[in-house]
Formats: sequence, C-alpha cells, structure tokens
Amino acid sequence: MSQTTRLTHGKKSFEVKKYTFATKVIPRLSCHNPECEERIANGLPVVIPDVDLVASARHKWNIDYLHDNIGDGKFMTFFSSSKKFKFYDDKKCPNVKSFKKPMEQEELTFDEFVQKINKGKSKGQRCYLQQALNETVGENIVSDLEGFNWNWVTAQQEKNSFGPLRDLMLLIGQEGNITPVHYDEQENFFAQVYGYKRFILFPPEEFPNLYPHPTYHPCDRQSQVDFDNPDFEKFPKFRNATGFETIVGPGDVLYIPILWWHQVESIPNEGHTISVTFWYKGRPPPEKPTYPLNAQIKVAIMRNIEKTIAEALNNPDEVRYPLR
Ligand SMILES: CCC[C@@H](CC(=O)O)C(=O)C(=O)O
Ligand SMILES: [Zn+2]
Repeated sequence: MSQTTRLTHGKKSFEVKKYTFATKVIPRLSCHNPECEERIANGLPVVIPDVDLVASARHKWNIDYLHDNIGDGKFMTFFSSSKKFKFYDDKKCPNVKSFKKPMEQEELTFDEFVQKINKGKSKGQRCYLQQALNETVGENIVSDLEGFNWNWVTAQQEKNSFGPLRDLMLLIGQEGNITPVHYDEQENFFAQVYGYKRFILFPPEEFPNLYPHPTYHPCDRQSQVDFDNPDFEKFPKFRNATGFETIVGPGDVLYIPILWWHQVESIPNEGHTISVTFWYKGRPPPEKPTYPLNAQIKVAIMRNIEKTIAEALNNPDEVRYPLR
C-alpha cells in the first residue's frame, strides 16, 4: 500500500493516500468572520462550517429519502472500473482519434441508480451520480431547495459580482471515488450534505506545474498528471506543485474559486457521499487589464490562444504547445 497520512475533521481522523507534493491547510472560517468574506472577495478558497447553506438537505437527504422524493427524472451517472472518474467532453472526442474514454456514462432514473450501486459492488464497477437538479424533482425536494440559505449565497453572488447561478448539481458518490485534478470555469460554493470528502486545491498560478490537456482535447481542463503515479520525465515541473488541502463534512461549505485546480476524494471506507454544488458564472473581465496580469487572466488568454491555433490549423495533430 502506498504511503498514507492522516487528516482530521473535528474529532474525526482519516487515513488518506500521501502524494508527492506538499500541501497547506485551507482555512476554516465562520461566515461571520470578516476574513472569510475577504477570502471570497480575493478569490481564495475557504471552508465555512457554520453557514448551513443546505440545512434542509443536511437533516433529511439520504439515499432512501431521495429515492422516495426525487421524482422520476433522469440522472447522469458515470461508471468506472477504477476509483477515478476523469471527466471528458463527449463533443471533443472526434478531435483525438486515439482517445479512450476513461469512464462510461448513462442517464438513469434514481431507482435504476440505486440498483446499480448495489449491483456494481459485485461487478467491481464504481458509479457516480452527477446531475443538475431541475424541474423534475418531487415537491418535497422543491421545498428542501427553497429551504437553502439563499440569502447568504445570493449576497455572496452580488457582493462579489459573480454571474448568474449556472447549475445546482447533486453529486452522489461511492466511498473511495476520486474526481482527478482539474479546474472549472465557474465560481463554486460546494456544500457537503452527507459523508466526508478530501479536497486538494492548487491556485491558477500552478498551471505550468499541472500540465492540462490541450483545449481541443476531450479532457480539456483536466491535468495530464496521474497523482498516484506521476511521470516526472514527461511532467518535470510537477515536482514544484504545492497545494492546499482539507476534509469537508456534513454542513461544511467550501468556496472553490474559478480556475482553481481541485482533486476530490470520497474518503475510503467511510460510506457514500452526497454533495450539492452551486456553480456561478465568473466575474465580468476588467474593462482594462491591470499589469502584471493575474493568473486567472493569463489562463484565459492561454486558452484563447490554444483555441485560435487549433481552429486555424484545423488539425489537432499539427498543434504543438510552446505555451508550456
Ligand atoms: C461534477 C462535479 C464533481 C466535483 C468533484 C467531486 O465532488 O467529486 C467537482 O469537481 C466540482 O464540484 O467542481
Ligand atoms: Zn470541479
């Protein structure tokens, strides 16, 4: 077994895999602490243990309750023969002929999902439900959603000039499931409802150390580096990566700033996890960029250059990335 380390959450302590990079702790600050507001305003991650963003869910949502109340809508479910659920964009698969999908996906009713969880264990297959909540949910879920702390999260959206709420996503993962390190182009208030998740974050400045796939690749926004077995020949700068880390538990909210890299792990042998993510479009770009450019702007510029090169050449095999 690879080396392990221990992380704590309150009185609980968890044994987790030790990776090759160093990490610092992500601060846990009360929503009443001005420093918490400052961190969000400055695009810095923070764990907020007392905002109770999804209190109505935290006290009620478990697999049985959701099964009985979530309605007959379809839920995107991913299947993986390993612990990893590396996201890929189906629409970009034609760009890379040799691409092998790292997982399968299927839209299931919640009942079908529950059956898969039970059957999957026997077939050595893991599954991960990841679905934006929509109008198909039952009336009890609607009233639970109405009970979320919309005053707080909407105040954060307004104070920080976030764009509109893009998605409210329900995540139900099995113990040990891993979402490998990637970044998103939205602001994210991640609310943990049930179970414990380990988060490892890296700031956008670490872009050169994390070797994202090119923008035309199905795994755009995902790192090419396998944390379990990093190829330091191919990705030498990964040695310089320095991250931030925390465990989130029921009731915690983690602010994941836009373009911050994150790997998320449902703690092994600690049962399934239920989370709700509040994804907001990012702040509008500044009228006039101020120099030196910050990392977020540099990432946006690099992405645009990559897309322009790929479109101009119209042949992904010809695209070489001198940008990193
Ligand atoms: C579909 C979203 C998955 C989530 C990671 C996780 O909880 O496994 C994440 O990456 C995010 O919230 O940004
Ligand atoms: Zn993400």
